[in-house]
Amino acid sequence: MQNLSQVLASSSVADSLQTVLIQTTDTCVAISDVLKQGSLAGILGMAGNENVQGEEQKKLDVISNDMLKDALLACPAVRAIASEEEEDIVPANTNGEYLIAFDPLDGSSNIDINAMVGTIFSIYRQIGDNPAEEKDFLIPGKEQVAAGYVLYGPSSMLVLTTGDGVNMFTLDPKTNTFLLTEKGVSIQPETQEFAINMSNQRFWSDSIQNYVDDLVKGKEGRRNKDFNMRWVAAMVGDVHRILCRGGVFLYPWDKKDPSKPGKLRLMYEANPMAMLLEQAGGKAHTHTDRILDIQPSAIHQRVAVILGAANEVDKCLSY
Ligand SMILES: O=P(O)(O)OC[C@H]1O[C@](O)(COP(=O)(O)O)[C@@H](O)[C@@H]1O
Ligand SMILES: [Mg+2]
Ligand SMILES: [Mg+2]
Repeated sequence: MQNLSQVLASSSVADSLQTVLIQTTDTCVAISDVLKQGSLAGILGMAGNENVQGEEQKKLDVISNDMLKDALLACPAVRAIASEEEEDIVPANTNGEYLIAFDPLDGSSNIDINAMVGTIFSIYRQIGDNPAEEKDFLIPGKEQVAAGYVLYGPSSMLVLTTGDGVNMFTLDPKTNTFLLTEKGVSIQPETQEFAINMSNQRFWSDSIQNYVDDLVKGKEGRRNKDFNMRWVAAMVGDVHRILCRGGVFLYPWDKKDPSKPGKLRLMYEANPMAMLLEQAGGKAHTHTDRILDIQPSAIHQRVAVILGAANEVDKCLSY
């Protein structure tokens, strides 16, 4: 079985991007080690601070952010980073070519129940001799040169695209290397499985209410087939399931806080997942736009997300 370095070395991925990918994923291996220790290392629970989005940080949000930040700032090919847990972008090396946006720990509410979490990353190429600024990151997702996530589950997995399909790697605990276990992942256009947080139902728009109503009615409604529902409460886990066996995932706009266009963040949740989904033959939209076409206006911008099996995303948008 080929490991990640061998797969990258035999691809057309630029050497400089390979070093960034290796640095990022090596750090994820270290994060997975920390996660494995759980309570034994005293790393569960709250950190006692809020992040820039006003969300309470868990200790592991802070630990994984610091690990990725330290590793990437030390990588000469990195120009700057942006993180869910950092208010502003953090410039690295003016000669670096890559901008990396990441969610260091996705699914924070799962940490203390020993359930699935992950790290999500999105990489852009940007050269110039000025110190990096926030506006450098405000590039539509279709310009990403690589995107992926590491899922920390019963086994740790890396799912990666460099714009030429999607590959899955499984972490070999004996050698601490990611081995290629699934090449050219593809998602079937039809599905009978959906993922949405049903507790928000009364806050959804009429169109999402009608769409989900029809899913729930199954064979007795106008869809003429039964649907199953799953909710991991970590986008990384829900997207992973869709890449493995299909499905559709929604975190739509809702009127709990109508000023927010959605819950999930464009730069380090929606964009990298949208690139993976499209590379696997699926679709990723807001209520109105293809996610990868959105011109970002801020690094912590939020968006509504409807992604997964192509025909099911189209069906949802038709409501
Ligand atoms: O609390 P809810 O509504 O189940 O939301 C779960 C969603 O929130 C998130 O956990 C947000 O990510 P963070 O944990 O990185 O803030 C998504 O991964 C997930 O899909
Ligand atoms: Mg997240
Ligand atoms: Mg997070």
